[in-house]
Amino acid sequence: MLRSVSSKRSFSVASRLFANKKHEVVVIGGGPGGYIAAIKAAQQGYDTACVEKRGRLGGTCLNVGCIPSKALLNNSQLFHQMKSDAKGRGIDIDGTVNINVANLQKHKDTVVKQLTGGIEMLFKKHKIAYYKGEGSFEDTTHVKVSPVDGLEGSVKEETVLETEKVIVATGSEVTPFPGITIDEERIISSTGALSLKEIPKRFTIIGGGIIGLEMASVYSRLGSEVTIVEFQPQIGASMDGEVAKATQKFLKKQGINFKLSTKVLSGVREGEVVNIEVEAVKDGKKEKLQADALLVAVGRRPYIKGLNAEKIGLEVDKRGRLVIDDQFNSKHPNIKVVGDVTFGPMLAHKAEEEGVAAVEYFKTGHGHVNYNNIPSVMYSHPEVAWTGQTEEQLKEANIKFKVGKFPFIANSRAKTNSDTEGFVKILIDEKTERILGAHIIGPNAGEMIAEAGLAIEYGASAEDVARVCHAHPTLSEAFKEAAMAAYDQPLNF
Ligand SMILES: Cc1cc2nc3c(=O)[nH]c(=O)nc-3n(C[C@H](O)[C@H](O)[C@H](O)COP(=O)(O)OP(=O)(O)OC[C@H]3O[C@@H](n4cnc5c(N)ncnc54)[C@H](O)[C@@H]3O)c2cc1C
Ligand SMILES: NC(=O)c1ccc[n+]([C@@H]2O[C@H](COP(=O)([O-])OP(=O)(O)OC[C@H]3O[C@@H](n4cnc5c(N)ncnc54)[C@H](O)[C@@H]3O)[C@@H](O)[C@H]2O)c1
Repeated sequence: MLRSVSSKRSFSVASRLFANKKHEVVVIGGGPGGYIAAIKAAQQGYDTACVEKRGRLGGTCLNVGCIPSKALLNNSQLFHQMKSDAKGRGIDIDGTVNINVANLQKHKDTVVKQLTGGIEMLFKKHKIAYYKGEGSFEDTTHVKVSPVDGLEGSVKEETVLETEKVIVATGSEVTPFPGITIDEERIISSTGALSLKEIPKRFTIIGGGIIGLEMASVYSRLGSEVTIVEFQPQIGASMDGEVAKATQKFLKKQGINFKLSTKVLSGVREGEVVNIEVEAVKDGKKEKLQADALLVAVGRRPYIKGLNAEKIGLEVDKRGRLVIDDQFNSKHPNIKVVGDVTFGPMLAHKAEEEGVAAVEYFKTGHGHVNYNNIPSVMYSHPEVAWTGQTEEQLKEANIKFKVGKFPFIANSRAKTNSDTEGFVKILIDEKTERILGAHIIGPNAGEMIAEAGLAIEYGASAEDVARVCHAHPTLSEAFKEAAMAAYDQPLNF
């Protein structure tokens, strides 16, 4: 195994480049794709380095994505429940329940700090060299790390890493909205929405995708009057159609307003307000809206700024994604690409799976990610979770299927918790009765979807699932009952 050549300068004859250090694997980007790849590579015995320019590991997910958003979602739900749902449960609160925005943010920041710090400890444990700086390609076997101005702990000078293998995991960034300037104060991206110092009275969101819906949940619970403007006739991005409709219905019940099939024409900050003009897609009818904050949440795009990908001829498709084959190879077989910066859903667990598989391909020539079984979870209350195929996808593919549904209103645990919104919907192959997709709206749906994932991965039929003894009273009994409903009949409905 190669070991790092410490600070001694070595000379690479092949490329005629000076290298300050040598590693077997260099990972560019320390998000879920990159940091997991680095840990896996080290576990496989590779001398591994990771280059990250943010100053903290964990990428978008831990710093400005999954983790901070879930902290806000959880605590805003707790607040909402205490404020509006305690009395009926026999809990009298003396005095008022108030939100303390500064402390809400402090809690979120503490969680983020602990988790990102945890990755640094894992790097130390696995003897992964961590370079704080911007990574760019000098050639296919040399990655230059450049200092980042103002970044604590940044490399002091340009450092060239010679390496056999590279994993690119540079992630994604917010897709801008043409003509709308994000100032992260009044006109914000998801990053600004995670750090607002006060609760906007009127909060407008462009985009009814996952970010839009999660942030709508947070702020409507904290007291904002929320309006979502969505271009499509349906919210929820890739959700099953029936589930998307039901999701909109429960969010509407919670007070969130929707303007579907509506185009945003402009959004301009004027002092402390944002003036927005929208237009109905169908009849071109224009309308003016005013908000105290406007969130732009129309998707994310791959990020390769500063990587110097063009220098080594890395291919980029029309949507800005780095092009790879089914083993994560770029056109250079020693350079693999994982996560948001390439194809597939932009999800942390997808990036992680790819990070592991990419290292395994390097080490053994084999790796595995099942793109037909990547779960998605929206952390509203109730949660919405799904994996496998939607009804629409099965119809499009001409696959005959049966549907089993079970509502949480008929589940005893959901009843005891007074938390009965939603249902489990399972799609099975008409002939083999194998589970093809599962779609859940319900409390803790994000945990329950793991059962569907396991079933799909191992080719279980609905009956296989239904014959597994599920504990009582648990929410998971609803999953078993939906499986029964798919091939026969449920017992409790
Ligand atoms: C608000 C929000 C909420 C989200 N919630 C969830 C969720 O609940 N569940 C979920 O699965 N996904 C969620 N996501 C998506 C998730 O964050 C991403 O899918 C995930 O972070 C992608 O991981 P990645 O490693 O590919 O990229 P990233 O996490 O973006 O990491 C890439 C890293 O590379 C660094 N980098 C880029 N270029 C260079 C360079 N040249 N040199 C050095 N470093 C570089 C960047 O600084 C960054 O830290 C959310 C996203 C957002 C914005
Ligand atoms: N819980 C989670 O897993 C989670 C949470 C947050 C973000 N993410 C990921 O982050 C990524 C970005 O999230 P997102 O919500 O920004 O993207 P998205 O792709 O989920 O949704 C964007 C929405 O904006 C709409 N839209 C696009 N252009 C528009 C326009 N001009 N006017 C009005 N609406 C428009 C789209 O139709 C779509 O519904 C997603 O890939 C998502 O998977 C995941």
